Amino acid sequence: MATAVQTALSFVAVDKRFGSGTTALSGVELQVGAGEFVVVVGPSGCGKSTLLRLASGLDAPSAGEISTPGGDIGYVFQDATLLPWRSVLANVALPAELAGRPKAERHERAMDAIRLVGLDGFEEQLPGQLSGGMRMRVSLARALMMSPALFLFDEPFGALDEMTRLRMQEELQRIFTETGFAGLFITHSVTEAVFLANRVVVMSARPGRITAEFEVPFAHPRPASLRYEPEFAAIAGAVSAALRGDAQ
Ligand SMILES: Nc1ncnc2c1ncn2[C@@H]1O[C@H](COP(=O)(O)OP(=O)(O)OP(=O)(O)O)[C@@H](O)[C@H]1O
Repeated sequence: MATAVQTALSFVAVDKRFGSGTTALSGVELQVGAGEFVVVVGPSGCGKSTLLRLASGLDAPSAGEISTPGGDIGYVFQDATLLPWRSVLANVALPAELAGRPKAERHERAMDAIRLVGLDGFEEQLPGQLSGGMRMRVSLARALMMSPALFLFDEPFGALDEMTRLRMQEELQRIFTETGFAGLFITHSVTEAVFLANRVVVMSARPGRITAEFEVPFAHPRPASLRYEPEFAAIAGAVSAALRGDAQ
C-alpha cells in the first residue's frame, strides 16, 4: 500500500475497437488518484468491462495511453472464483504461495486478511460450506493479500441478495477506509455507486465515453444510514438523471 505516487490509474484519450468493427470505448479520459475510490456506472454494453480489462492490462487499447504507476493490481469479480477443494485459509494464502513466500509468513498475512473481511473462525471451511456473501469476502481477502495499490472490481456484488449486498458495501468501504487502496469499481446500481465512491463516473451507451462525473463528498467510514439522508438522495438523483439522459 505504501506508495509515493499520486496517480493509481490513468487513461488518456483511450479508444478500443474490436476486430469485429465494434467501437467499445471512445476518447476515454480517466484518472484514479492514490487512495481514491472511483465507481463507473453506465448502460448495459457501454464498455465498462472493457474499461476494466484495459486497466488490468489483459487487453490493449487501440489508441491512447494507460498507466498504473502504483504497481500491483488486485481483482474482485462477480464470480468469486475460489478453488473448491481448498479451505478459506488456503484460498486466501494462494497469491502468497504462488509468489513463493515462506509458509509462516503467508499464514500470518492470510489470517490478517481473513480478520479484515470478518471471516475469522471460518478459515478451515471449504467454499461450498459458505454463503455467497462469505465467498465474496474470501475473494476480497485473497485480493487484499498482496496489498495492491489499485483494486479493480467488476460488479462484485451483482449476484448477492439485497441485504447481503448492502452489508458488503458497508464492509468494503470500511476496509477501504482502513487500508487506503485506490479502487475502480463497476456497478449497475446508482445507490451502490454513491455509497462507495469518492467520485462517480457516468458512461454513455456505445461507443462508451464519459459523459458526467460527480464528486461524493461524504467522509469515510460511511454509516449505513447515509443512504437515507437527503444529501445522498440528491447525488443519487443527479447520477440517475445523467444516466437517463443518456438513454433517450
Ligand atoms: N472481445 C470482444 N470482441 C468484440 N466485441 C466485444 C468484445 N468484448 C466486448 N465487445 C463489445 O464491446 C461492447 C462493450 O462490452 P462490455 O462487456 O465492455 O460492456 P459492459 O458495459 O461491461 O456491459 P454489461 O453492463 O452488460 O456487462 C459490447 O458491444 C460488446 O459486445
